[in-house]
Amino acid sequence: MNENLFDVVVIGAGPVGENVADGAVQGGLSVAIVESELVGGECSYWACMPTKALLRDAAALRAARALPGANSAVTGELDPAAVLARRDAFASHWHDDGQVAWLDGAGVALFRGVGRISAARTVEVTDAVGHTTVLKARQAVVLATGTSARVPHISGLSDAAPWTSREAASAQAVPGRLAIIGGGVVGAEMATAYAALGSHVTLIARDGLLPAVEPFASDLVAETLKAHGVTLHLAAEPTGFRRDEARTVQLTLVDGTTLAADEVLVATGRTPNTATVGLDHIGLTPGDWLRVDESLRVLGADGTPVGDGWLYAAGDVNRRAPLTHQGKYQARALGETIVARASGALVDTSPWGRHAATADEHAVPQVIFTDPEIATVGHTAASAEAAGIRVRAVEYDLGAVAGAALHADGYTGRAGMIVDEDRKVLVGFTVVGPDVAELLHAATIAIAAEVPIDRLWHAVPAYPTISEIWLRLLETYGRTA
Ligand SMILES: Cc1cc2nc3c(=O)[nH]c(=O)nc-3n(C[C@H](O)[C@H](O)[C@H](O)COP(=O)(O)OP(=O)(O)OC[C@H]3O[C@@H](n4cnc5c(N)ncnc54)[C@H](O)[C@@H]3O)c2cc1C
Ligand SMILES: NC(=O)c1ccc[n+]([C@@H]2O[C@H](COP(=O)([O-])OP(=O)(O)OC[C@H]3O[C@@H](n4cnc5c(N)ncnc54)[C@H](O)[C@@H]3O)[C@@H](O)[C@H]2O)c1
Repeated sequence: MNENLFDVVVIGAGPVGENVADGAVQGGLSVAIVESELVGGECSYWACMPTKALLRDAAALRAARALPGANSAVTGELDPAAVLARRDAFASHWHDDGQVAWLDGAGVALFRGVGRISAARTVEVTDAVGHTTVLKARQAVVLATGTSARVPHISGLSDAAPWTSREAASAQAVPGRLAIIGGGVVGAEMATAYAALGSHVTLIARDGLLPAVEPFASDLVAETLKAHGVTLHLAAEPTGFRRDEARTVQLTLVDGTTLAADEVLVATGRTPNTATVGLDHIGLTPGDWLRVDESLRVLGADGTPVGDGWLYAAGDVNRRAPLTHQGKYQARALGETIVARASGALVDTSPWGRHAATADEHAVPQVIFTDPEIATVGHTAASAEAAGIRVRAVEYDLGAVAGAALHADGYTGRAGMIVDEDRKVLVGFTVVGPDVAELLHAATIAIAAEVPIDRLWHAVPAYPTISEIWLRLLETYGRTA
């Protein structure tokens, strides 16, 4: 057995682990990172990048077809083979040389294998041929092991060889009939992508389509999916699966409906990659999500940091805000926290402090790349009410904004803002419509900076842009003073 001593050992080289490691190295610490699959993690090879590549060509085609002059120049149909080939390139053909080179350049030592905590500040790495290396950490161990698809226990499902998001993101052929279980973000985006690529898609969702977003946004996406030929079963659950001799999957739903598909995508949420990371050695339960304090230290069963606070968790595995950009935000704060603690400097975890990931609680932006796109940050009316905030919600027809009408004929969309009535600041914003993704950051800034609504009147949107929606929403809300 080899033994290696570093200041910091990070388990998991996804976007979050990479950024924690980089931050710690930049602060002068020595860092080892452990990765069992591809450096770059889920996002680079099986999630954000390949799925957005699968969606992009159809979005560009729709944009061209919404303008008469451009439409007349579009003479053919979408080319699925070309879409899949471009997707392959965006997944770096599932090779991580580029990201390994980046780690090298950053001065992070890479250990390939499965990492497991074996004692305080100690990580054992078992490589593909069973060799074990022991890594010791002077300052901190960071778990950034992400999540995997959660496959529910339903009769026949695992024998039916279902797709998870990994197979959907990396498929080399478009199935004729695709059944999708789950109406969350993965289900909605993959229904959009595969319907455009030519599959007959059926989506089965227990709690409706995109239940976490404003109903005006999910309703519009549901209507559009139906217009694209997607069959929606929106209060339904499958009870059984059987892949027959012809390799067709026969599904039965709870109401007795039966349907057939060539592939089944299970998109029913995620489970944390903590089953084999050695949680049992530190008094935690393998397979659980990791609870953390405001500086991302892992909390034990008694609610206090594990040991003397040497163990941290960042990114999807702590479930705070399972999105790449938000995990990287945690990673930046955590890298600086570990560096500060190592030198005895002050750690500022007060709200919006340098070492706190406060935005996780107030201003998490997300773009859902459906047709049309949904962009959302902060609260919905329902989540604000559940959080006990006294709010007023206003909405406006996005198609009535001059910039949107110019952008595409028949532009259809809607936007809404949620105002905290006690503080008179924005706490939520949702917009749905073609090409709305880039509108989102203005709302994120307004929420994170707690800009008073009265001051927003002085942030004048340029004419004629879709951003004029801000003015229309303010006019609908009215002056506060
Ligand atoms: C289909 C899909 C689409 C998505 N699209 C978007 C999007 O458009 N935008 C967005 O912001 N987010 C998106 N997400 C979410 C995004 O992928 C995650 O938030 C992000 O990947 C989390 O990063 P992470 O570093 O925490 O974990 P991961 O990316 O999961 O990385 C964890 C790494 O740890 C490694 N690992 C795990 N256990 C061990 C171990 N014991 N030893 C060694 N290594 C280990 C894994 O192999 C992996 O490389 C999407 C998710 C899915 C499923
Ligand atoms: N564009 C993006 O930002 C993006 C894209 C894809 C994924 N992601 C992230 O990936 C994560 C995972 O997404 P997801 O869609 O897998 O999970 P999710 O939890 O968002 O949605 C899962 C859905 O499946 C439904 N469901 C669960 N069990 C079911 C069953 N037995 N039958 C029918 N329906 C069932 C649930 O009601 C839920 O709505 C999320 O955190 C998401 O934010 C983000």
